[in-house]
Amino acid sequence: MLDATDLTKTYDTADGPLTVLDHVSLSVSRGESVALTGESGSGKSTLLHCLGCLDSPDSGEIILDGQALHGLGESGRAEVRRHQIGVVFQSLNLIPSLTVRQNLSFQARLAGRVDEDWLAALTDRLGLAGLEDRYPEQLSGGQQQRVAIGRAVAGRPALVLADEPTGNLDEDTADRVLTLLLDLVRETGAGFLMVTHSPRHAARMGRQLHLEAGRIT
Ligand SMILES: Nc1ncnc2c1ncn2[C@@H]1O[C@H](COP(=O)(O)OP(=O)(O)OP(=O)(O)O)[C@@H](O)[C@H]1O
Repeated sequence: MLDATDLTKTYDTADGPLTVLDHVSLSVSRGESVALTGESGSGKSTLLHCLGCLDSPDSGEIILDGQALHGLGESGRAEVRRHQIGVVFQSLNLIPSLTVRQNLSFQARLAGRVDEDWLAALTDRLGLAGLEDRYPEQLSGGQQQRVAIGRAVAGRPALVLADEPTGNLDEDTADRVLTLLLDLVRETGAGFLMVTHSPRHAARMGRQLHLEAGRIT
């Protein structure tokens, strides 16, 4: 479903060029959960951003559900992000002027897949029933995290990308949130790639990839 081949990415820095991705290849199937680990600065976020159409690799191919993403311009990438990809990042990027209900339905509308039953079930499963009309600033960090997860799967995307989605939570809450996230992506049949620093969380995924010196090991 997601096939990335030979991705390279080099940043220009004050100390000269820094190669962060050095011919990285990986695949994620529908319904599969994959952990991406690696030391701080090893390029995990860069890779996730390239796969999520938030950035472009310098070279290499990315095919998502048969569509080539690597040659797309900004508007083509935005289109793929809206319809095909759900993201949960540590900075949750909830829309502050929209309520919980509106944050979820907005994403489903963007994806062109509004399913009121699914959104209601999602709200319930996320433990957000009763909080639908609150704004993000009126929620706890854990509640906001669950809204962000709901938003990532609200439009039933083909691919869900998460960058340390439980990084800000205490261990018990993080475990519960990860269980929820794994259940929801499994139910939607999305492929799931998650950056994590936690070996325990990585072990709960179907497969683990490790990024080191710009390469997958
Ligand atoms: N826009 C940029 N310009 C220059 N260098 C960058 C840029 N973005 C990232 N880098 C550098 O590229 C390397 C990889 O960064 P990246 O954020 O992908 O790592 P990471 O594995 O996600 O790290 P962490 O676990 O700390 O979040 C780092 O050395 C970082 O400083």
